[in-house]
Amino acid sequence: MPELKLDRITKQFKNKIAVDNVSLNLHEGVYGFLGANGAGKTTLLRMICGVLKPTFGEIRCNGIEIGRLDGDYRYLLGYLPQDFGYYPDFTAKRYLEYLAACKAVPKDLVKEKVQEMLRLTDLTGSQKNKIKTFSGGMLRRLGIAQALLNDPEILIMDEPTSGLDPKERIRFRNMISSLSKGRIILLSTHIVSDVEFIADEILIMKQGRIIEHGTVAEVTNSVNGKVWEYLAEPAKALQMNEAFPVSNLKNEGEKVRLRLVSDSCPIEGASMASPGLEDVYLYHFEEVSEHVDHVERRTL
Ligand SMILES: Nc1ncnc2c1ncn2[C@@H]1O[C@H](COP(=O)(O)OP(=O)(O)OP(=O)(O)O)[C@@H](O)[C@H]1O
Repeated sequence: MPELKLDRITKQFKNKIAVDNVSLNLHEGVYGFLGANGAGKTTLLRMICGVLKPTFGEIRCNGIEIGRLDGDYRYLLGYLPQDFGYYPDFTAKRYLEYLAACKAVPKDLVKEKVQEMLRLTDLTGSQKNKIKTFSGGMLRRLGIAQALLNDPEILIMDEPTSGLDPKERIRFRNMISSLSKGRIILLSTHIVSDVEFIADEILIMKQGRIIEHGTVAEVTNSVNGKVWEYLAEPAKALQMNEAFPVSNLKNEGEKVRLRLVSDSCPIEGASMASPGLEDVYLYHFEEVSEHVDHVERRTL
């Protein structure tokens, strides 16, 4: 069973600290890695994959620094980068066969493995088509297929669901759940529902740091008492939508039901609601202070 240990990982690009002193222990399970654009997710994932060297800190796989493992580490690893490279004139089948060879999949298993991956990603019917004819969703699925070719024990996927339609997203989630045994799976996304139901642990990254880490229940608990619902007249609902991070607006007859996050009761008559992961995300990435100051809030 693989184990990854990140020890004070830091990456600095000129004046920019993209990843700031991150320490983590990753073991078997699915990790949902959430953060807004620019939080540092891609930079951290690239370091975990050995594509980028940390400015400071060390990453160890089963106790050995990954740079020292070199090829052995790559055999353990499946990586779907945000933009993966492919040859547009290759067919999907040829591309996967080519990559299987690069990843040292045993020769007698290549055909079978490629067909298995095409089936898993619903690309069997398009396997003879050139990649340049693929839609965004098909390309993403091909990327997922290539990441899984070598049956990796460590699977790192950067925004794996971008470009997938809702049906493909569900299929992807089910696939990840079915693959989770005996592997470390790390999925970065800014779409909460991609990971809410399949992640064993959630990591939330902001400005290069991991600001929350725990099970969905633990992370969700951090906004307990900060999620509110209020049934408002339409004009008031508009005003509150401007003033607070609102996760949901729903018409109820003539009125509008709002769900929002706020450190204190946003308005007389608002009731506390039980939080979800979406509320945690909203709390961290659309902070109340960016919307309205305390004086304005009291006058609502
Ligand atoms: N090669 C680079 N040179 C300079 N700055 C960089 C480089 N790569 C990333 N950065 C900066 O580091 C910060 C983190 O970027 P990163 O791509 O890791 O974030 P992210 O959370 O993956 O966001 P996104 O989802 O938009 O990719 C950003 O401010 C980005 O501009």
